[in-house]
Amino acid sequence: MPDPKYRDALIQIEASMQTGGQVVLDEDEKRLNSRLLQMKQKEVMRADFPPAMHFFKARDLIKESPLFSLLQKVPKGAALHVHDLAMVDVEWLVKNVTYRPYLYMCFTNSQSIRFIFSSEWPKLLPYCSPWVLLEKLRATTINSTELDDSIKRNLTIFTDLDPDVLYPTQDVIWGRFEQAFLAVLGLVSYAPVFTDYYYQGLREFYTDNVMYLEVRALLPEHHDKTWALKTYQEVTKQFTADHPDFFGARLIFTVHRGVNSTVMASVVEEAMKLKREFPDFMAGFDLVGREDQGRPLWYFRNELSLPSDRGLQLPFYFHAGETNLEGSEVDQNLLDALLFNTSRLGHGFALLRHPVAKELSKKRGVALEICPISNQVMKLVDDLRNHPGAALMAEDHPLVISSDDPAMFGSSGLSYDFYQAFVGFGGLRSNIGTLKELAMNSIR
Ligand SMILES: O=c1[nH]cnc2c1ncn2[C@@H]1O[C@H](CO)[C@@H](O)[C@H]1O
Repeated sequence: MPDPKYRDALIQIEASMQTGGQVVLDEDEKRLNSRLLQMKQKEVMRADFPPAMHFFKARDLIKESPLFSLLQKVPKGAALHVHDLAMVDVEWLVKNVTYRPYLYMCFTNSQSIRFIFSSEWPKLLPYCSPWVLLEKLRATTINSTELDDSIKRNLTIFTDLDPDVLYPTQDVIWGRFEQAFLAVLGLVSYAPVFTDYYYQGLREFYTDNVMYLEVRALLPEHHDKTWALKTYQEVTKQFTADHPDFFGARLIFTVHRGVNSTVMASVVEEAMKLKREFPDFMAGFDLVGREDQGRPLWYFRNELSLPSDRGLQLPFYFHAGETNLEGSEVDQNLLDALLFNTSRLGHGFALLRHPVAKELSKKRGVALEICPISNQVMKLVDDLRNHPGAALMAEDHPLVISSDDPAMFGSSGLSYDFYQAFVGFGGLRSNIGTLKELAMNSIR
């Protein structure tokens, strides 16, 4: 028989290596911990265990879970991976935006909708029906709840239908996802809405006990980008003044990775200029959109080298490894992001298959922004107990949990993702130390 003492020692060493293993707990935390672990034990035993199910089917189960209520109250540190157009519950958008005057709507060829605020009849879009003034449509619609519901369905990919039937492949779900973003864009890019929208976004995270945010923002063209950044900054200041215990927010300026190198060069120029104008408020730069369909980082190596060629500061926060196409060009993004000195890695879902990138990111303390619900909904993993985060957490790889696009996935703030990480890939052993370390990682 192996020596039980030796076995105990090994178990202890392993536990101390796992995320949270080295966190010191005070007496209150220890008491809370035993309650937390009892609750988790119960959750794990249930037949309809949420991390094993698609989030769309699991959401209401999670919502009713006592462990989830507790996680909502726990301070979760910072949300470091959140996209501008998916911060706010669509319910709010429908109630607070679509009833405003001067809002026009049209129906696209690809079964989506578009919006625009305009004082006069807007120009026709080639792929859309003629514009209708929403106020007028409402006046002639008998069932306004139905109209609101159908608008809502177009602003999110969350659904009550079977998600695997509605979205059978990654292509289908990414298609619907991008359509929903375009629908939201028309609602929020109108200046008066934009300020209210962003304030509400901060409120949703603040209410969920998140103290700081980094928002990846496209800064659409309707006004110039300096205006957009300034407005973001002012609203953040206002929110922090209204909620003094809120720490604040910064922006990561992003561009869609579908652009060509000429556009990329000018966007990087713009990013450098904005970084000079907003040295504190602007955190850095990133590329967004589906990695598998966009060009890899290496394709843009010349453009992305502009800042360092000129000796200018433009920190990168690259999405990388949000793919399961192992060995593809795009699969190289993880290593390339690190070679470009990325400050963090967005998703890093593919990291386990890249031992060198894994070693490098660990050594340099480059944290992964893990977004469990997003990875499940966008079909990178079915059962969240199998998320690569499980192995990375066990190895004490630097990581933070984030929610990516809560409004698109029907979640909100950070708590749903914390729940999935805590009971899903955290396994039975993850404890209050794990939560504490995750929160601390996010504010380091
Ligand atoms: O998980 C993601 N990976 C890559 N891009 C994303 C993800 N979520 C949202 N966006 C991108 O962000 C833009 C809005 O800011 C959307 O157009 C979408 O393409």
